[in-house]
Amino acid sequence: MKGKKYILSKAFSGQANDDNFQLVEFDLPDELKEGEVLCQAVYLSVDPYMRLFPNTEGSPVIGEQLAEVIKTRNGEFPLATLVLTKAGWQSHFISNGEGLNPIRFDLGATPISYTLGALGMPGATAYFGLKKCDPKPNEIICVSAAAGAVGSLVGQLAKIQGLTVIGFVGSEDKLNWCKELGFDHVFNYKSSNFGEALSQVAPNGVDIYFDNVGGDYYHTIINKHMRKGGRVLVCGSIQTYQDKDTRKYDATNVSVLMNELSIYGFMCYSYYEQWPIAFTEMNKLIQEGRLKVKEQVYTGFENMKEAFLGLFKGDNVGKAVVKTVNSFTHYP
Ligand SMILES: NC(=O)C1=CN([C@@H]2O[C@H](COP(=O)(O)OP(=O)(O)OC[C@H]3O[C@@H](n4cnc5c(N)ncnc54)[C@H](OP(=O)(O)O)[C@@H]3O)[C@@H](O)[C@H]2O)C=CC1
Ligand SMILES: CCCCCC(=O)/C=C/[C@H]1[C@H](O)CC(=O)[C@@H]1CCCCCCC(=O)O
Repeated sequence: MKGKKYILSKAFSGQANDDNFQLVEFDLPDELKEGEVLCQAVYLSVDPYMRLFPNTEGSPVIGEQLAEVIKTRNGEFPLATLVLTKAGWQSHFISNGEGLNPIRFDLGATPISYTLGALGMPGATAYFGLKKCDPKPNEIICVSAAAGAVGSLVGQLAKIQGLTVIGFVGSEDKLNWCKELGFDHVFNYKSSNFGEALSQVAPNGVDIYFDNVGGDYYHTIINKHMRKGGRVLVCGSIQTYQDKDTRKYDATNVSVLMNELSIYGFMCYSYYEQWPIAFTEMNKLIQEGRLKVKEQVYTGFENMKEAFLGLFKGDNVGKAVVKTVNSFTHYP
């Protein structure tokens, strides 16, 4: 039996493209050793951080996936167990069980793919990132990449908590969706000036800026649009991930994030133990129809590249995931 995986055939420099990736086949052994399991990817996540790490020619592409145990010699992982794991962009892999995480909350009837999105890493980012901003009813929050995996949840959770939400997005479709989600003001930054738009709807500034984009937004909003006592969460900096040379000042944003400096640098894995609490709460909201989730589902392992590159072109509405064709069992 053969598995497939992607390696970085060329280190990223500037805009990522097809040439950065190579799809290679590898042999899987016929027999497992005692304690081993063979897993097959069911859904794989593509996320912006993959543009940054590890970026060494020849290295495997990293990432999280939801995989099914399809062969086992490990009593802890019976056949058909679903596990979340950072196995990277591979269709199959052998594991001794280390790093295989079962779903840690009751998913109920919610689609399993949400464990990579709203009820996975991006969901935890929205939930704990917002919490870190200490939001209070009637405050104003501004969120960039507002129709994305993280941003769409931040806006909705903030609305549920009684805040006024301003979102920035890159298309009219995304704008309309965010309005459907109940955001108070949404602007397409490609057809309007985000600074002017903010001045119009929040002339006295905003209390919270949940920054998913960095770059111009970060500097302009901090310098011109924050209220006294305001909080800025440096969650991401996607506008700068593809820069060939690190911009003189935007390196600051990345340093704030990675070192969790207190303008608040934020890393969702710092809250890992508490994720199940958040997911139980958010899943209830999903099942009650109060938290809406969209996914951009790409089908087939060969579409990993397209799904990933789409993040930087704004192709995705909501969370981008790749569903692999699974010949053993069929998940919704
Ligand atoms: N700190 C942490 O622990 C975590 C941080 N993050 C960060 O959060 C951010 C959002 O991630 P995620 O929700 O997964 O991704 P999204 O689902 O939001 O997808 C990325 C979106 O970013 C927008 N975008 C892409 N390029 C640019 C650009 N040059 N300028 C402005 N917007 C751009 C596009 O939306 P549009 O069409 O609206 O422009 C695109 O759809 C990222 O920066 C990511 O690195 C994510 C997870 C954890
Ligand atoms: C300067 C980088 C900013 C990236 C922001 C972001 O998207 C962070 C995402 C993290 C999320 O918590 C899940 C992760 O694993 C992301 C961080 C990855 C850190 C380095 C991984 C290095 C490696 O495994 O080789």
